[in-house]
Amino acid sequence: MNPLGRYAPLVDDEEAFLSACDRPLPSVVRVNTIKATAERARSALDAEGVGYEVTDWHPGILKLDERGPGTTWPYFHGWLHGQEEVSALPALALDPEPGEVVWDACAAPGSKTTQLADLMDDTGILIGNDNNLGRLSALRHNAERLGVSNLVVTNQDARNYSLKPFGEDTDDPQTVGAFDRALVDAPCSCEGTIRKNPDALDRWTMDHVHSVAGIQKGILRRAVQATRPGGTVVYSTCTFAPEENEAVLDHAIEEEDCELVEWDAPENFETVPGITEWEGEEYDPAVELAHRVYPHHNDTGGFFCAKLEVTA
Ligand SMILES: C[S@@+](CC[C@H](N)C(=O)[O-])C[C@H]1O[C@@H](n2cnc3c(N)ncnc32)[C@H](O)[C@@H]1O
Repeated sequence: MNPLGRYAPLVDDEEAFLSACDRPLPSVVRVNTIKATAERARSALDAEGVGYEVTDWHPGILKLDERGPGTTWPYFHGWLHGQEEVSALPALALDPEPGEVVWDACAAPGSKTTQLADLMDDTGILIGNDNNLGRLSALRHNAERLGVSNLVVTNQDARNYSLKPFGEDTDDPQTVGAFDRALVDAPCSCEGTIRKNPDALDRWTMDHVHSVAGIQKGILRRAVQATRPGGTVVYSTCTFAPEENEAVLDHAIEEEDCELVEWDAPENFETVPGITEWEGEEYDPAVELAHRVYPHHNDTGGFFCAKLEVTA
């Protein structure tokens, strides 16, 4: 079943929304400033004769004229990383500082992890975790190509993430060094990836939405618990389903010591606020601070991103 029709009441222009979902996604790269400046990477693309357009919201995010950057030498040397434009938002929202301890709970294949390393100037400690060992090898490969050296890779279920591998005697984050920031780029029903994977919705069911929402709640809960008071947690998905977005945030702010905080989306990048009502359910008004991204607004995939502060 194709679920996109469910979201007609949420979007400003249903026809534009559905037609954008039907178009292939532009090929986009992020400049990896661990290895090159945006200017140097652009000159290298110029020298290779690869056409591109700099996005009007970020000088290091480029839309290529051709599909797939993998055959260019600036890519081979780790100056560029192929990353969907909208997928750059969560790391910008998390905004890690150099020297901090940052947990990426669902990290593979590492687009956002490597972007976090870049924002941290490749300093501090970045823990990239994923429960899928196969996908972790892609993360390691990307980190190596991009020259990331502040990364520790772990393979655990993020819902019960244990700090014992770090030599701690206890898993209580209040008695061990807690994370300064955590990113939960959660597994989801992937509705917003339809432009990249036309089969993404072939096996969509409401049962799957509900079951993945349970996993999302468990991972977000652990991220809040394992982050120090005053620290930041970002929650993101690539789906439109409110059951996996606002409902998960509503549950977290009700059950855990955290609150949603304002985060301004980049200038020239259009988002709309989270919704407070869906199919008879009402959510805490604070979920309006979250950002929904629809494909027809910025010619991207669909996305959801929210920033929380840990309060105790
Ligand atoms: C949206 S993808 C992450 C994409 C990644 N952040 C990136 O930017 O490249 C979600 C990831 O969550 C992982 N995952 C699913 N359930 C998990 C769990 N319980 N604990 C940890 N990781 C999980 C999946 O293996 C998948 O790699």
